[in-house]
Amino acid sequence: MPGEMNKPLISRRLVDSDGSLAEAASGAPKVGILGTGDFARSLATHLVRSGFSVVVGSRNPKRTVGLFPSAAQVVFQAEAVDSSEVIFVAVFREHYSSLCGLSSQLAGKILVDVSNPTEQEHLQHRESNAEYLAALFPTCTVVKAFNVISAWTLQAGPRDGNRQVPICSDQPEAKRVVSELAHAMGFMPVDMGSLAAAREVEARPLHLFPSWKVPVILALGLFIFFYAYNFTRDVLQPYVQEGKSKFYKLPLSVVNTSLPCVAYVLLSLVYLPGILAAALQLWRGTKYRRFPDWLDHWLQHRKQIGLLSFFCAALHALYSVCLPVRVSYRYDLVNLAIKQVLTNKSHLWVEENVWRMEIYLSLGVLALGTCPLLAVTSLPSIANSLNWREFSFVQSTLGFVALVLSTLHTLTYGWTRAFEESHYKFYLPPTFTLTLLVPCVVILAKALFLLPCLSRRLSKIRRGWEKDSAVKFTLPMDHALGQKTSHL
Ligand SMILES: Cc1cc2nc3c(=O)[nH]c(=O)nc-3n(C[C@H](O)[C@H](O)[C@H](O)COP(=O)(O)OP(=O)(O)OC[C@H]3O[C@@H](n4cnc5c(N)ncnc54)[C@H](O)[C@@H]3O)c2cc1C
Ligand SMILES: NC(=O)C1=CN([C@@H]2O[C@H](COP(=O)(O)OP(=O)(O)OC[C@H]3O[C@@H](n4cnc5c(N)ncnc54)[C@H](OP(=O)(O)O)[C@@H]3O)[C@@H](O)[C@H]2O)C=CC1
Ligand code: HEM
Ligand SMILES: [Cu+2]
Ligand SMILES: [Fe+3]
Repeated sequence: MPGEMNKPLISRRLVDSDGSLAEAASGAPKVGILGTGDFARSLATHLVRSGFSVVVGSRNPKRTVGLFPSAAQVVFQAEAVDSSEVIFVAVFREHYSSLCGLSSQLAGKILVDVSNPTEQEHLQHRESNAEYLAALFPTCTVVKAFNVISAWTLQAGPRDGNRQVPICSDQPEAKRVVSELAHAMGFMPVDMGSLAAAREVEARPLHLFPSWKVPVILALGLFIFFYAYNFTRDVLQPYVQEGKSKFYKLPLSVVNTSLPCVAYVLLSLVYLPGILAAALQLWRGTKYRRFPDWLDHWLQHRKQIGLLSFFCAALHALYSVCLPVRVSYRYDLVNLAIKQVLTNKSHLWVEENVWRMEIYLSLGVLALGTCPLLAVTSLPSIANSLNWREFSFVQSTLGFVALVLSTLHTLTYGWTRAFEESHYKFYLPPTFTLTLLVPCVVILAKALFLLPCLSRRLSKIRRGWEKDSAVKFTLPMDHALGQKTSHL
């Protein structure tokens, strides 16, 4: 076997040093594919487009030859494996054993395992599909690659988000060849190490937004809480105590007094961990100790929490502009007018209320208008075009401005209601009062950290100063001074 490994696996370099395709002259490197399914077809198309000559091995070439680009040869499996050094195994794991008849012809070749197990298979099998393939073909070199690329992406060609191709193999030379192939096809190979990493590479496509699970559960939990709270206050209490049916409020009005609360609390939960992290760094006098796991995890989920907050706030704004469109709103308006006339009251105009509403709506619009700036800089292509300071300015400073504007919006909306008994229903305070707690803690803490004594210490710590690295001198008794520390 070692002799086999001495000769270059593919006689020509596939790409030049700048990653461009080495001229695909007539001697274009030949790549083999076993299988003629969706993945094989897209792969063959893309390989041909990238300048490779492709030979596809099928159990029934006649039936499938029409599905492939004319430049690709579709032949029986045995013939296909004979003429290529690198062979993509584009069949499912359960059909690997059917290829054992080709073992002698496959000896010394590179087999690229592109397979993805289903969730159930992944749990059922101890070893990865790639390791299983390597066990079936010990005289071959198996490389795990391209499994995270869907047949569609292969067909359409790599775009920004999904250009990365995790690659692992026990044989560095084989890994290099497949990495060059990936490069030549316009993908970004990511070396994941030995074949033992194949299990993790195969688990990737099984993830379903892993970093969104906790934030979504948090947002749903908050919505359920606020919806139940508002239902109790706005629908149940009038029904139980005044016999009034306000169930029509359930689909829109109760939603529109719950969603903003979720948006607002989530927004404050984006900036609370930064506060806790800063407080911890101040308390410890160093930044060189890990945060507790829960805080670490929370810091890593700020993006998702922030985007969910923006989503809820945008819905809230949409719902709010729908309020005056509702029939119930118009009935109330007309009934109010009739009541005014019947009671011979002059025109209704409470200056304070007018101002209050103008201001809180305007603040809401400003608060919401700031969020898209943060959301846009969340996009990797935009974030990559900003330097760290710009990113931090938008995310940290503008984000905080959005939080302050939302607080002012909520306070002017709530106005004096928190102090008026009539707004307490079933002894429950108005909903907006519940939402103010966390944001006010964040805003006060941020203001506190702006105090020179704290901000200077915090920036020293963040530049690497440590309290405990101070060398402690105990001065001789005749010096009246207490223990002094000086810092290295
Ligand atoms: C719509 C929306 C989208 C969002 N998108 C993203 C996103 O794409 N990515 C993302 O990360 N967050 C995102 N967020 C969350 C949030 O905006 C950021 O995490 C933001 O950086 C948090 O700012 P902060 O001031 O709380 O904390 P930080 O910015 O973490 O820290 C506060 C300040 O302390 C300093 N600092 C903090 N830690 C250290 C340290 N260890 N060493 C030295 N200096 C330090 C920084 O200079 C910073 O100015 C988003 C939020 C929203 C609402
Ligand atoms: N579809 C996708 O988007 C992606 C697929 N993959 C992986 O690519 C592999 C192929 O997927 P896909 O193309 O969708 O599957 P298909 O079922 O479309 O194709 C599989 C191919 O395997 C061959 N085959 C089928 N049955 C047998 C059998 N009993 N014995 C031997 N060979 C058989 C057939 O080729 P023939 O009859 O010509 O011999 C068939 O075309 C899988 O491992 C999948 O996990 C990875 C990433 C994305
Ligand atoms: C275009 C933007 C916005 C508009 C037009 C708007 C409008 C409104 C309206 C009309 C109300 C009263 C709801 C009702 O009584 O049914 C309200 C309440 C509220 N809004 Fe907004 N808002 C906007 C943005 C925001 C943002 C960005 C936040 C926070 C992230 C927010 C948080 C709140 C809160 C917490 C309440 C109080 C809900 C309650 O206690 O019942 N709003 N807003
Ligand atoms: Cu498995
Ligand atoms: Fe997580």
